[in-house]
Amino acid sequence: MSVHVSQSAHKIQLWRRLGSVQYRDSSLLQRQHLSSFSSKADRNDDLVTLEASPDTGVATLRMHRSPANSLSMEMMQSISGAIRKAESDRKIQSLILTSSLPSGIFSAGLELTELYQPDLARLPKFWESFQQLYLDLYGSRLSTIASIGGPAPAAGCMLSLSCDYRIMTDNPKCTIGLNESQLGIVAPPWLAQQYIDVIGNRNAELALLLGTLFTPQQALTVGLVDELVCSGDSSIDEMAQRKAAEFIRIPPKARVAAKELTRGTQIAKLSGNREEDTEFFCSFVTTDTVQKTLGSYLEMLAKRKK
Ligand SMILES: CCCCCCCCCC/C=C/CC(=O)SCCNC(=O)CCNC(=O)[C@H](O)C(C)(C)COP(=O)(O)OP(=O)(O)OC[C@H]1O[C@@H](n2cnc3c(N)ncnc32)[C@H](O)[C@@H]1OP(=O)(O)O
Repeated sequence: MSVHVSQSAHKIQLWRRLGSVQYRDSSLLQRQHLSSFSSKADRNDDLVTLEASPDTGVATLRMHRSPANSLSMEMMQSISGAIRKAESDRKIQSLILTSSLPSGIFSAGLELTELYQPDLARLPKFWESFQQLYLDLYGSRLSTIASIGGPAPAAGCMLSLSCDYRIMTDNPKCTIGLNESQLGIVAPPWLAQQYIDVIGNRNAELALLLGTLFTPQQALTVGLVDELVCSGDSSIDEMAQRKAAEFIRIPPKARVAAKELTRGTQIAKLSGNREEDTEFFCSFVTTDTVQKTLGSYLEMLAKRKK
């Protein structure tokens, strides 16, 4: 245990050195004019909707944090809360995770304004909410199906990786993957491990290095999604319902035990390492180097839109 801790301390030092100077306050960084990236806290009450159907045993969790379902702290807490609510209803055995945004975007990943020039008091709580969301979704007793009707980069991909089954719209404009390296950051180890588990070591290695965003066809080929639905076909919801019914036919105890077999170790690993993981994240993301790269990435997103 002590060896493990000292190795991690070494890793933190390494990240700090890579970032050259540790970020202390926003004046250390050149403030850039990014007016569309200014929001931080949002209201908890209208970010997701949970629709439970005791007759079918299926609940549908719809995300609708405009414009892109990016994951602010409140958004992650809302999703976690909805998962727990569905789990507390013993009649519910399956959960479909989907977006109800008109754009179809599944989730744009972590809310970038939480990472760029962050509120230092909020940052650890933000990361803990991300860890908690992973633990709640990946470790859920429910069978979980991601119905992905639009782009799912980075933590948006994590949401789908944490489900048991992934159905995606076959539209080449909708891409999915862990693109963190393109932002000058890396996925945390528990997220990288999910990727490795789902698409295999070599595919994950290349994709993590390059920050690959896969088209739906490519995602199907590497096993990142399980099924595709023709673009514009409204049957993605029906397919998700059908899949949910298929999972429900398996006796719940056996289904939950089978899930525990493949996920238990990773869940226990993060559960026992949350503080250290948070400390590492906070010291990494606040380095000057990472902050500058994030600032440029945000500018690129804003310019691309114009
Ligand atoms: C031991 C521990 C070690 C820890 C070490 C780890 C350290 C760091 C880990 C950090 C992990 C990060 C994971 C992440 O999730 S980072 C976020 C990555 N997300 C992205 O790169 C996605 C960026 N967005 C897009 O590519 C596109 O927006 C889209 C999702 C493909 C949609 O494209 P589309 O053309 O339809 O729409 P727009 O681009 O016009 O976007 C619509 C509006 O949404 C805003 N937006 C988009 N993404 C985000 C985001 N992630 N955060 C905040 N806002 C976002 C965009 O600006 C538009 O806003 P506007 O309409 O107001 O202009």
